[in-house]
Amino acid sequence: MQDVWKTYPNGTVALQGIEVCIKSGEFVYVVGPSGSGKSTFIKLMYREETASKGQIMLTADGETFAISRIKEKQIPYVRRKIGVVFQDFKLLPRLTVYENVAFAMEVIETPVKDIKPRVMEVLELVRLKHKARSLPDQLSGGEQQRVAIARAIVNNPSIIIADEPTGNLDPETSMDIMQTLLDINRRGTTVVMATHNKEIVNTVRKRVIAIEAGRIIRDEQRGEYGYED
Ligand SMILES: Nc1ncnc2c1ncn2[C@@H]1O[C@H](COP(=O)(O)OP(=O)(O)OP(=O)(O)O)[C@@H](O)[C@H]1O
Repeated sequence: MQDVWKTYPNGTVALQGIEVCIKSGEFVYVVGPSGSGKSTFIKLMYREETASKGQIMLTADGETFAISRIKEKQIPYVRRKIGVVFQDFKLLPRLTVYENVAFAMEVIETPVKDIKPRVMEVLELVRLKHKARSLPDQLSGGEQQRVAIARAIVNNPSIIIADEPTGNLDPETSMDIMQTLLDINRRGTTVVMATHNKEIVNTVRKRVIAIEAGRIIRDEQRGEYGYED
């Protein structure tokens, strides 16, 4: 991101001159007080929101995209390079675990024969092969989040963006989700995770980018959470 600003239509200035470079294969936490701009930062990365000013570049699979400039019709193509995980999982309630993950491959028109082996592979990676036929409401919160992670990685994205992925989970389950994200990162996927989870940030030391009032106030390799909440 180069000099990235975001002003929402109601005039709220959520980001002010963000300059940051995240390298391929990194694991990065984005921390900061409520309302400081973390979600906005994340949303700009996957073009849920558009920057008001500045440049956001994403390089994935040898192609570089100007995220802030691409046309609407190119957005689905770029989003394939990006897996997104949310605090509230966002699973489709009437579809099974298998179907939730397969759906992400169907929408990008993956050949039918390739779907089943890949879905089973990612369900194995998140340790949920045995729950393939379950519906989301038959799973624990941690299991639901692991399905969401499976769905986010099934199309082999270059980057996983997670907005408070442990926000609805107890401490032990949160650590388990963190381990799953670390596994994915070890396999080469870049991970950017906005979080309020002090315990995780201070235990599993990684790069920490701290945002306050829309500006990066700290960017440390092996950083600390740095807040009391
Ligand atoms: N759609 C929107 N329209 C107007 N203002 C918004 C919108 N979304 C966020 N904001 C404002 O932008 C600022 C940054 O919000 P953002 O959601 O990025 O913060 P955050 O750091 O993710 O907060 P939290 O930790 O509470 O999730 C806040 O002042 C917020 O009220």
